[in-house]
Amino acid sequence: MFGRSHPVPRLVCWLGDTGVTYRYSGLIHRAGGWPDRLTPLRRAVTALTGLTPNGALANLYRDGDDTMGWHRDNEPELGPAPWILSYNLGATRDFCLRRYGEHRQSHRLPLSHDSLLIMSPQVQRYYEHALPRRRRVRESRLNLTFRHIVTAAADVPG
Ligand SMILES: O=C(O)CCC(=O)C(=O)O
Ligand SMILES: [Fe+2]
Repeated sequence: MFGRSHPVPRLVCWLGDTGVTYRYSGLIHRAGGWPDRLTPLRRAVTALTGLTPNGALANLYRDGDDTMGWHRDNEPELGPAPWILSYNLGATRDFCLRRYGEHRQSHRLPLSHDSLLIMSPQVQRYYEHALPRRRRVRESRLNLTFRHIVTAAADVPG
């Protein structure tokens, strides 16, 4: 699938400083500036973490049937040691982790409304994460994963 676009089982939008690009699902997305209404949240995230991400992937899970599969956030654009700051609104959903290379899930974190999950670079290095289907969940959930893009998309091979 690499290099081709394919649908994802949720709604996705890339936000960030104007011109910051990010590749996901085989397409390059270019941010057009942050929405003003995110300013208080971005300030709070920076105050809490000392980090100033230049982009965020917004994932809307319309209900428990919307999911994200096992992956690591370790694209070259994120640099060798990415911090990922994951903010949650709406329905509580289970965020699952497993050691990279293993099948057995090792951790399950129910991420609730107005929570922030801070993932250190070691999380991407040693673990995969996923958001599995939860048929009983009827409400939607919005997740914003703030990231820092360190390279231009044009520099990224593939
Ligand atoms: O929705 C979540 O909590 C996970 C999002 C995620 O893993 C990502 O955007 O890379
Ligand atoms: Fe992720």
